[in-house]
Amino acid sequence: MKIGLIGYGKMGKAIEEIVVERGHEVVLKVSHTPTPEELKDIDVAIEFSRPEYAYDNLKVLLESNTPTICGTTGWLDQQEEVNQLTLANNTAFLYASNFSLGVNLFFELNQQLARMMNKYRAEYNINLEEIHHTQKLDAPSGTAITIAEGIIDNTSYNNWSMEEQGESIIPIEAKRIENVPGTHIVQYTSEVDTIEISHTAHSRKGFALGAVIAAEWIADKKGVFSMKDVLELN
Ligand SMILES: NC(=O)c1ccc[n+]([C@@H]2O[C@H](COP(=O)([O-])OP(=O)(O)OC[C@H]3O[C@@H](n4cnc5c(N)ncnc54)[C@H](O)[C@@H]3O)[C@@H](O)[C@H]2O)c1
Ligand SMILES: O=C(O)C1=N[C@H](C(=O)O)CCC1
Repeated sequence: MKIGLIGYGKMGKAIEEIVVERGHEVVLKVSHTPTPEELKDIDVAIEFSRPEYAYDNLKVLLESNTPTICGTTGWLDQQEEVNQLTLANNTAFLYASNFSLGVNLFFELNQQLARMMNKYRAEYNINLEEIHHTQKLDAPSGTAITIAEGIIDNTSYNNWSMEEQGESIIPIEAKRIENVPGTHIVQYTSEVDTIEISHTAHSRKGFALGAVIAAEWIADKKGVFSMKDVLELN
């Protein structure tokens, strides 16, 4: 497959290694919004750039009918427009806040635990913590938002916040420490004990591998997809 890398930073470079390992070819790597001309030989584009550029990049990619994988976080207020662009241009699009197999399994575990804990809301206080490297631009992480949404979908919590407190709000704490690829912790604490689930990434390799597997999967598809479709977690 001919892959275009839109955004060639820490993730772009980690993805390039996996693309080559799996027998594909990187035919474009850019750190700017691509032109339609630059996209003409690409089978699938993988977009990992910066929150403020993601929408412009996705618009050009989808209007050029390029099947697109997007891992950039922090742009989801424009998600509905991007989904519509995908359908209007009869192409394919997949966004994931986290492409690693481990985190996608963790998302499922988080929802199961949330369903169990909902009966015991009076006994346990919830807390969600994410820790990332100091260059990360957005907070909370996209992964933490997906975890919070998974809890909201399965309990009587109805919002998350990094500042506000309240009965129905999931508090999220975002910490920044040098060189941490990504850690997420969900804690339920009562007067007498704590139940905790956590996921710790040891490197960016899991994110990169998941993104390339998603690119292989989407190449012949049309529509808007998620990692649940790729990993058959539905
Ligand atoms: N979904 C996941 O699994 C996952 C995993 C890791 C990181 N991320 C997200 O991916 C994004 C990138 O992360 P990173 O660690 O590679 O960041 P990074 O800062 O190392 O790389 C971003 C790159 O984008 C380039 N860039 C700047 N303007 C651009 C433009 N207009 N178009 C294209 N590229 C442009 C920058 O020059 C830089 O090289 C972040 O939003 C991060 O949160 C997602
Ligand atoms: O390094 C980052 O930036 C990461 N971003 C994603 C997020 O915001 O959840 C995934 C984890 C690493």
